[in-house]
Amino acid sequence: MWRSVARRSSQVRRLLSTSAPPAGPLATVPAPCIVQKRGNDILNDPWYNKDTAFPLTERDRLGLRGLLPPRVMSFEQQYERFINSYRSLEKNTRGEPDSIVALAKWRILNRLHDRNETLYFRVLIDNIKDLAPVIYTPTVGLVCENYSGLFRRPRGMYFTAKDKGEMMSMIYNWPQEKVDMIVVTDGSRILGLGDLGVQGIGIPIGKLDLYVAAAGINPQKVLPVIIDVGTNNEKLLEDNLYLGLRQPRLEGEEYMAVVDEFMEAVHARWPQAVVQFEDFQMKWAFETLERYRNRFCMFNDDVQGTAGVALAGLLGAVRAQGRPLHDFTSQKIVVAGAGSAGIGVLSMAKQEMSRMLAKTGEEGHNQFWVLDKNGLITKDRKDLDPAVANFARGHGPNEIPDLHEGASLVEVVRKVKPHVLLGLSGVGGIFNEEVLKAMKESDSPRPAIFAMSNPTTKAECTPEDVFKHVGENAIFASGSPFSNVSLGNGKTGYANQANNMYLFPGIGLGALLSGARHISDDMLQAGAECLASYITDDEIQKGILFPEVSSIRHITARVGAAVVRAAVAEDLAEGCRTVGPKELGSMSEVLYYAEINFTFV
Ligand SMILES: NC(=O)C1=CN([C@@H]2O[C@H](COP(=O)(O)OP(=O)(O)OC[C@H]3O[C@@H](n4cnc5c(N)ncnc54)[C@H](O)[C@@H]3O)[C@@H](O)[C@H]2O)C=CC1
Ligand SMILES: CC(=O)C(=O)O
Ligand SMILES: [Mg+2]
Repeated sequence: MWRSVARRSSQVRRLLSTSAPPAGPLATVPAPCIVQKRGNDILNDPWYNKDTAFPLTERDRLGLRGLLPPRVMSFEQQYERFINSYRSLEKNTRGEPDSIVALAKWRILNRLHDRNETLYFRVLIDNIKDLAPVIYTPTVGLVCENYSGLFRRPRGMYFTAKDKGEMMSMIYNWPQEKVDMIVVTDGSRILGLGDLGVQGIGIPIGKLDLYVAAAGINPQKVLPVIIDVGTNNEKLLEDNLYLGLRQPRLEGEEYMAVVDEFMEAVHARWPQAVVQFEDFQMKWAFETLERYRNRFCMFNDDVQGTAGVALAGLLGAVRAQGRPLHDFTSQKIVVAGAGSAGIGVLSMAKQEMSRMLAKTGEEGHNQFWVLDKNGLITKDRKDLDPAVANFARGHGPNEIPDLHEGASLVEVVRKVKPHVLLGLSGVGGIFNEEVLKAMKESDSPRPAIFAMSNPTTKAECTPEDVFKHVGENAIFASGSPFSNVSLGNGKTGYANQANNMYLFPGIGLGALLSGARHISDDMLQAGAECLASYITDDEIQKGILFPEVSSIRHITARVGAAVVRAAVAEDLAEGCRTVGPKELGSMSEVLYYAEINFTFV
């Protein structure tokens, strides 16, 4: 079909295949595309630029003759050259402080991203285990903290409080006709690093890199967005180099009006696009989710993606004890952190327990103890957010053990003896020796400790501490990557990574492929259950709860397929491009894979 389009269009239109070469098990069919650019405009466009890999015929057709060194390199040679530079950098920076090495690695990758996206994504896909910590957590946190100083060229779109009334026209400034995936933040809670204002844009960029690498979304069809409504970070407000609005954050209706206008503008131009909300402070995370989830195809990754990943881990912890899944309903779970992520996890876990209990007609109990910065949350707490109030503990004879308002973490762990201790507090090290030693007395033969806060410095504990203080039978997972721990005698203590990156690319992909009108709880649950069932019993016995990051493309395709099936089952799927809802319903998983490859990459 592209041939007829090309024939009909003017002579300046040229055809140029810019697709990445096949990518392992999810090999791609190169999709030719039409570019109107010529000469330097192509070399300066990372979407189309192939640098020295342009063959002579393309150099002639695209007006590139004389603009490049004469030697034509193959894509493989370019790849090798880059990997060699990257390995040299690793060698040359050995012994330097971690942050210097991390930023140096990020810089070299970022320069490639800005120059040649085809090569960048090939490198990222092939080396995802090594590079995810550079483009994503933990390094992305460091990048956001230093964004104004590191800034060289823009990426994505910047909507601000000053753009009120202009967004509907601004959205048309984005040069691509079609956008499939948007990740948006307001920079108010970047990982566990707090309010970083406009500098938070690093998060949507990193998340969308994973969408391309894991879900095969076309890099030309992703859009990172920051909504800059100011910042309450004094240090940034006083920084002359700070690149965002130097004003306190908008609040209340003024804030909502900006986000509303952004969502309307996106929907007007790209009604099918999926919008992922990321790293909004709790009050806005919940408010925007409630406000938009039935109007737009959107989800909040911190609330919903994290919940699904944690649920998969919690179910894995039940299997590790050699118990049937139904025993999840009697697991005691202590959560440190009553924010958007913690409450998201608790809500999904509670929903799952209710579903299980409904099948057997049993009655459930409150299996959760949740703490915030003021300790255990009980019904005595004043001015509780309604979402949190659902999990407040009561007093009296039915409360075993009876704990007081504001009880400390160690007190709670000692008395409750939980099966699982889960951290989403954003405070590094709070699962200290005392707390971990108390977890040794857990009622579970395999006590599970999930230190899910990011980046690494904010992890509630390290795997070394867990295996030392809780014991070798403990199970550990963290939000940012840690290395496995050698336990001696050839035994390994597994450092699982419990990060929403195992789910969000599949949720977005499934929503996109199904053409779902919105993203329902059943679609999210299907994704979580798919992730939970990915791990074999043998792996679970070893303490492996989550797959290797290197298999993220495969996991994402499976999760995406599960999400599509759930959307079809709920009659939410409207189909995608040439595939109608009926066909989606009868497609096998294998065909879903083919669709992913052909349509998007
Ligand atoms: N691993 C993953 O996939 C994900 C990890 N996270 C991480 O979770 C953390 C929290 O994120 P949000 O819930 O969105 O933040 P938030 O700011 O909404 O909530 C933080 C909560 O922790 C509580 N807290 C603070 N100090 C505490 C202490 N000493 N003990 C117990 N609780 C304490 C606060 O009172 C608040 O309730 C961040 O570090 C973030 O990076 C968030 C989403 C996904
Ligand atoms: C992983 C993630 O989304 C977070 O830490 O906020
Ligand atoms: Mg997040």
